[in-house]
Amino acid sequence: MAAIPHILGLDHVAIATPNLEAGSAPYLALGLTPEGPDEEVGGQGVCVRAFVVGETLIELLAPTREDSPIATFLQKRGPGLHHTAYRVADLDAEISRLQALGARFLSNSPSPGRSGTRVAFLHPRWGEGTLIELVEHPAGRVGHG
Ligand SMILES: CC[C@@H](C(=O)O)C(=O)SCCNC(=O)CCNC(=O)[C@H](O)C(C)(C)COP(=O)(O)OP(=O)(O)OC[C@H]1O[C@@H](n2cnc3c(N)ncnc32)[C@H](O)[C@@H]1OP(=O)(O)O
Ligand SMILES: [Co+2]
Repeated sequence: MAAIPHILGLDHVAIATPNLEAGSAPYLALGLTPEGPDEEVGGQGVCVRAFVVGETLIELLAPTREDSPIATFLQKRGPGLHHTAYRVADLDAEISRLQALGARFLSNSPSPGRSGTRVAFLHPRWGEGTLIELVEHPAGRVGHG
């Protein structure tokens, strides 16, 4: 039996923006379509608009409160690339596996993400200058939508 790969695919690329309407302009001009209605993820203090690109998404993230990670990022760095997110089958198993390799997660337990997902973030210093997210979709859901 073939081994299950650790990473199933590139789930999304996230862009921080102060404003979803202004931030959408380049992606609409490229001809991309939002996957569904905007979604607020309260635990992260963000509102998300997701554009479909083949098997992955471009997620625009706008802060909904001043102490959200996106508000802090915008203050320090301005709008732009915020993180890349990789899809995994079993998030708890991946956290344990990577921690055993010395990986530095921002939290020991997953958080709720967009669309019923569970997510966990690796520190940007561990990511050699990029913030990396792991995403587990609800059981049985294979693609976006
Ligand atoms: C939509 C919901 C969900 C989904 O379903 O996909 C999401 O994606 S939510 C996305 C928003 N949530 C998060 O990002 C949660 C995790 N993030 C955090 O906890 C913080 O943002 C952070 C990563 C700990 C950074 O916070 P900060 O206050 O800037 O901490 P530090 O000052 O300690 O920063 C350390 C170091 O890292 C640099 N940095 C910060 N953010 C990024 C980034 N996005 N990409 C690359 N580098 C980043 C920061 O500038 C510091 O650099 P140095 O000063 O050079 O050490
Ligand atoms: Co994300």
